[in-house]
Amino acid sequence: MQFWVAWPIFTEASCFWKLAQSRQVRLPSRELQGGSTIGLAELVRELVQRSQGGPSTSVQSGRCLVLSNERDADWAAGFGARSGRVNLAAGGRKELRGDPEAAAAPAGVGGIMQTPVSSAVHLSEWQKNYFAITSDTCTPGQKADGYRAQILHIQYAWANSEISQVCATNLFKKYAEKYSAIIDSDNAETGLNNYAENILTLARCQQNDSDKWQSSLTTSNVFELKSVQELMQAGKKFQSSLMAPADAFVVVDKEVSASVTPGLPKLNVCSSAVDTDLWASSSKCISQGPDILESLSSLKCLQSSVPSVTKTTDILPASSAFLNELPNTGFYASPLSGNNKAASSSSVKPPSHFEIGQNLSFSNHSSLLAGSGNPGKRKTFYSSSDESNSTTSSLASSKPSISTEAKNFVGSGNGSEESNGFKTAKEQLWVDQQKKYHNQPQRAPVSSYGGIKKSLGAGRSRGPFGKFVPPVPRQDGNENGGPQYKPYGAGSTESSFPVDERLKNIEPKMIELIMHEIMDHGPPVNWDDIAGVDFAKATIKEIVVWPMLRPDIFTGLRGPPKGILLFGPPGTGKTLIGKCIACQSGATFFSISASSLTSKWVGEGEKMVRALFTVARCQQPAVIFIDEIDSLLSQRGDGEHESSRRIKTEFLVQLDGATTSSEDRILVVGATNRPQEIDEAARRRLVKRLYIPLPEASARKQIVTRLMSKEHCCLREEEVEIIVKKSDGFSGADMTQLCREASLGPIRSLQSIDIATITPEQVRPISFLDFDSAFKTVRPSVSSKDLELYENWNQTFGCGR
Ligand SMILES: Nc1ncnc2c1ncn2[C@@H]1O[C@H](COP(=O)(O)OP(=O)(O)OP(=O)(O)O)[C@@H](O)[C@H]1O
Repeated sequence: MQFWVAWPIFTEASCFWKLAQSRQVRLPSRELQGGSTIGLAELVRELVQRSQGGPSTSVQSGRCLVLSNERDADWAAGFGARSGRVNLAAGGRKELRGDPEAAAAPAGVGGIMQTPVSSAVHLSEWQKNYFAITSDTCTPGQKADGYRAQILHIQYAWANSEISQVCATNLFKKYAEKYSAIIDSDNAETGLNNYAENILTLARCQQNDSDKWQSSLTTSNVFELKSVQELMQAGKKFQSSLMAPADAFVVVDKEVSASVTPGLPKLNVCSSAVDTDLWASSSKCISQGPDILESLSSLKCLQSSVPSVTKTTDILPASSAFLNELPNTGFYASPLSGNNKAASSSSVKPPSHFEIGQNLSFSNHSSLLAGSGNPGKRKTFYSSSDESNSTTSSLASSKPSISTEAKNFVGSGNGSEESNGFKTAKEQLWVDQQKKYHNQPQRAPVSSYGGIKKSLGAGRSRGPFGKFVPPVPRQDGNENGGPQYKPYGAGSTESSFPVDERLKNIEPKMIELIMHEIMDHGPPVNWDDIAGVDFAKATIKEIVVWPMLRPDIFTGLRGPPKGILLFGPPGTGKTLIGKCIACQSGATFFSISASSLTSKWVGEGEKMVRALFTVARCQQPAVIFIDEIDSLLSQRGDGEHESSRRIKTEFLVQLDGATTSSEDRILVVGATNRPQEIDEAARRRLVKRLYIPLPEASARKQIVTRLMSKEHCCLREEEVEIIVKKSDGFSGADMTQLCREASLGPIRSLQSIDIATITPEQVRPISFLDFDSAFKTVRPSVSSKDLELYENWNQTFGCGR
């Protein structure tokens, strides 16, 4: 009899952390980051090997850990794992999967036990893994996502000779049949119509595979489709039925509230319905309320003929009737919302008294129109945006019952400072784009060792009541005295900016996250900040930086690669180099750790990848730095989890898209300490693979000299030489740590009583003795065995000399 334990995905890492701690097993932090099954297996191995009296046997299977003793299973269950018994005698994993309890407990995304797929897997097994419709209760959005993911799976498997062409064709056929109900359906609730844009995006990506290939569907002619016309007609009718006299008015300032007509139903505002992307997001609401898609699309038809004041005011009361059934998910202000840029979660409160996030009704209409795919139509709308602005003014003045404050807010755009300062991510993106294209700002080269490294979700945070901090400083001054930018909303022209069409299908929360957490706003890095690695620096300048700066000269064969790989021991400056490339080429720097994609965004990782590349395309030139890229692009194996595989596939598709689209100026810089784990297909795409070795003596000297030049220090030249000699085998990060440690020497020599009273000038300078004692505690972090591995890999796949 054996026992299994299973962790829900999101607690996996923390459970293991606790397990490790309770057993006093020290695990490399790297492995704890990994949420993938591979990471899990390694952890288990570590636990088994290092713990005393710990699990005596373990078999890793999907997300189940099979233990051979009940005590361990109970013990693990104490940490939140689900546990049970399983008889492995009669067929191992099969038996485990057959166990109903086991199958239910370790459910991954979609509630299905994830099983690994080997490369030699049989077709039926393949289908079982990839072609089961996971749930009848899937929303159209989930089905659409599944549809896309599965197309990618087939392509990927085919491209990697996992399956034959015949097999791939059969699968495509089979899959199309299976999903025909939702693919062909005109029903807005069950069909994929709302996701046409996503499919088109995919189609555009695939277009890169053959320049001649062209989809007959475009964002423009999709409106000419009969089914779409019918939808819009139906929506028109629906809209006319909504044209009831206003029976409520809305308070547009957060602070101000006003009464509404008694009897107004409780109003919940669905974020998606009023967000910028009508076609992509409205289905979230559709599943729960009347056909908003129709009603909203009808607004598009009406926009040119009906004065917008009528539309906006009329929509509210009518909408409230059906919106009350929608989930209260908050509300995002539209980027097209005029001068008063604000977004807030708004929930509706009692019938007689409710608030809506600033500028609610006046923005959503505009945003819907912006979502249409027809550029001509959109142009008409943009040109009328001033009218739309004046509409809001006239609305304010034509409603005697609206409060003065509210009128001011609506009409003049002089809302409270907080309101003015607020920008949604899309707005911010637009501002950034404007800055980039009109001003072409270059980051001033500022010397800095070790800018702040950001990782997804781990960047700055603000509590639930924290004040919103815009991703870039505002022009009207910032606390840090950072760069000065134009304040958003100051110019009248900005009120009608077009949101980049490519962002239409990206979830706002993802854009927000990318802007806040992944887009790097840290201090710039100069080439001189990176000690040593001269060959890598020269190569990068030649093949990446110059071409990015002068795309007109570096054309054709001279064009820059779209992906490079920096590999080598930890702490040798790979991240610094990535950042430096971005700074020196005037590119936007996106920095993400691959492990956060696989662990933090389980189930959404591939969307995140797509969103990241889309935002990067809007922010060109851009450098996407992916740390620990091995965990994203690791070789496929039995332990690979389905979600990791999907993320990897999406990444490769995106990378291919970037590669074949000559206009795109996006560089993917992957960094890894485990180059040997990178998948062949991925390795091929990262054409320049540069070894970033441990710093040589001259580089180590440079690091010490540079760091010490900023401190009160009395090192003589020959002492520096000794330090350099003694630090053979140290990485750049080790050297930095050594200097830090030495800099504490003078403080340690103080009596604790002095600390309170002593002035900075009285602290003695850092001396050689401090370094001497620092050497006792700081040791090289890279083993010679590891170095050998890097050297070998460099010989085989590296692009160095
Ligand atoms: N060549 C170098 N020159 C100057 N400083 C360096 C160099 N290499 C490393 N450092 C120092 O070490 C810190 C860590 O470097 P960085 O994060 O770039 O290393 P990395 O190779 O990306 O590490 P990892 O593989 O662990 O992500 C830097 O912030 C810097 O202080």
